[in-house]
Amino acid sequence: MTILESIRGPHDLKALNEAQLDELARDIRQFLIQAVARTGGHLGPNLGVVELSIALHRAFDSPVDRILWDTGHQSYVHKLLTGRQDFSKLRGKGGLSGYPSREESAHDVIENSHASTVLGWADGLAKAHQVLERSDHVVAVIGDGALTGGMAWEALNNIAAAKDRPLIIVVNDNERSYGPTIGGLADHLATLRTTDGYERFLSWGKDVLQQTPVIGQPLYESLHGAKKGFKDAFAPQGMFEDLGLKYLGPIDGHDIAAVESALRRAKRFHGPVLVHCLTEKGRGYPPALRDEADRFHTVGAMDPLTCAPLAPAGGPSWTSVFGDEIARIGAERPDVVAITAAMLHPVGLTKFAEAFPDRVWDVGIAEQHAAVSAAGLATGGLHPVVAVYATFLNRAFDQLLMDVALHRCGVTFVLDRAGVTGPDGPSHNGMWDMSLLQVVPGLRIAAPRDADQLRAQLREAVDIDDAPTVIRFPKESVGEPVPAVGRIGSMDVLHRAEDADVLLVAVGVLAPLCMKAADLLAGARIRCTVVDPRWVKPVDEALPPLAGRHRLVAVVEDNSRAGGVGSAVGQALRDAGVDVPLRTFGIPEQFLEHGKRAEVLADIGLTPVEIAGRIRAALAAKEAATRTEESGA
Ligand SMILES: Cc1ncc(C[n+]2csc(CCOP(=O)(O)OP(=O)(O)O)c2C)c(N)n1
Ligand SMILES: CC(=O)[C@@H](O)[C@H](O)COP(=O)(O)O
Ligand SMILES: [Mg+2]
Repeated sequence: MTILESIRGPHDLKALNEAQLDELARDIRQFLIQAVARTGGHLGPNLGVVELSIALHRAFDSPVDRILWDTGHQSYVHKLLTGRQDFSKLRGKGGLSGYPSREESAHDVIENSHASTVLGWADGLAKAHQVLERSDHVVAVIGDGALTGGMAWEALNNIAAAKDRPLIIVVNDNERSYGPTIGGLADHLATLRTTDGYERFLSWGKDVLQQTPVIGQPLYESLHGAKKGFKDAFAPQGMFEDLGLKYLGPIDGHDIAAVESALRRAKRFHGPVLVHCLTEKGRGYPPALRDEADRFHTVGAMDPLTCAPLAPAGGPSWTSVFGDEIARIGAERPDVVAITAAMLHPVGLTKFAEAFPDRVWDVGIAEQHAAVSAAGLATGGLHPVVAVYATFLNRAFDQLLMDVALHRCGVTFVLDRAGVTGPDGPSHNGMWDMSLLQVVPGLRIAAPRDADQLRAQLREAVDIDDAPTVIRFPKESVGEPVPAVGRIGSMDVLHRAEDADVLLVAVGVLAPLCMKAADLLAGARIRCTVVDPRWVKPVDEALPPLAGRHRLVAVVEDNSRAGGVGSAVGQALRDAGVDVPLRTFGIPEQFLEHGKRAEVLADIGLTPVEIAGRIRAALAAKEAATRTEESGA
């Protein structure tokens, strides 16, 4: 049995000696590389927090002490140390979540994988402990990337003001989000890192001198005083100390004893204290350390030796189609610029950035700033393209509404990972954009059904300079082209039928699924017209009269049913006085458990069989109601 296998919970860590702890760290690294290579997941970030996680669980008593993780993608080691070592179905249906999960363990608190929230949670918890006179510790672990998010600073402003409220902030500083962390904060952390010598010297001095009888302690104290004086005299007074936080660091985040010692010092401090730990993303795995793009931030299932993907690539991704087209547009349109929120490569801006380095900005994990600065860029005469994952746009809704749309700024938001993503769990599905954005005056939303449509709609979007435009597409390979057989209004007709019974409105990537449903219905002698609206907001004026020529309208979307395109179509039918039964198919109003995209879509009934079955049932119910009405007449 390895030492890792002997760990049933954090209590088992307390008795381990230094050599055993080092062996445990080796076990964990080996485990992570093998396990995450099998399933895919956040390998780089977790390799960077092995010693940090061990030290945290030795210095504190979770779950009585609350250890909180920002974003939570780096909580695998925490899981291993808190009784969860079956990673065989990590991020898979029925397996461990890739993020903290209250259902899995009392040691887990924050399930939300959106960055920069941990300090807010910690502020709230610390206040609760103070009001309830609880002395349990609150420890918030935040990455240098997550520290670039505005919410982190809102919380810090509150935390720093409460000098008497204990709260321990651990900055996991590996100098990277995906790529190197940008901005003045990153520069400041780098400055603090240069004081690294003090801590090494100090921790050496402390260990050696405190073991020296008689003269050791006083000498240590004077050294400590000297270090403080030297630091004050020569090193920049850290911004954190300027804010009023006690600053401990920088600490070697891979030295368990040093981190533990700093945490134990922090515990004794009756106020907010920040422990600055220096770590290395991907530590201990050379292929990750060699990866300059993102240090294996997220990997798919792969051979741990060769890093070759285990699953064959399924063809070009939506992201790559966008990336190629925006680079072409950039060559034609010098006014087109781009913004990323710390995800340049994941959102497909690599080529654009290589070609036009002065026309792309990484704003950090700061989607709100991305939206507002885009309003500024548009007002300055450019056309910004803001590329984010759909779910992360949620936090920039007000900026989109009140800065971009209110001022009629021509900004294009490109939402990758729209719809059900799957393995990344409930907070990563891009399932709310087409609901939230319905209420934004003037804003237009496009949902392309294939690569050709993505390219076309992207070009249409960047040509609109007096309103925000949104283009959204999923996380998967782009499927086969879905040809149109005609056009009605601005909607593409994908399938026609004489005297059709059903108008099937296929939104974006679900068009092929709708075509299959139409085939199934044809087998039951139910004829369908299938249309792709292309631009789903505003609803095409030709849709209500077209609907009026059918016995039933069905809208199918990879978005929440609540307030989605289906709701907007219903509103348009009512506004036009068209009285035809409407059935909407989408994601139910719930948080979806992690699992493969196809599994989740099947679980929520977004399959051709389910859709066809429910349309048939709706038609039958309508006929029955009509017969009853007629017989009663
Ligand atoms: C609001 C938001 N935007 C973007 C992301 C995508 N994302 C996940 S982890 C990450 C980088 C986090 O960097 P850091 O906080 O330094 O943690 P590390 O991975 O370095 O441990 C990003 C941008 C997110 N989770 N939340
Ligand atoms: C934690 C986080 O938000 C990102 O790392 C996200 O998990 C990446 O998702 P993809 O793997 O779909 O790019
Ligand atoms: Mg980082």
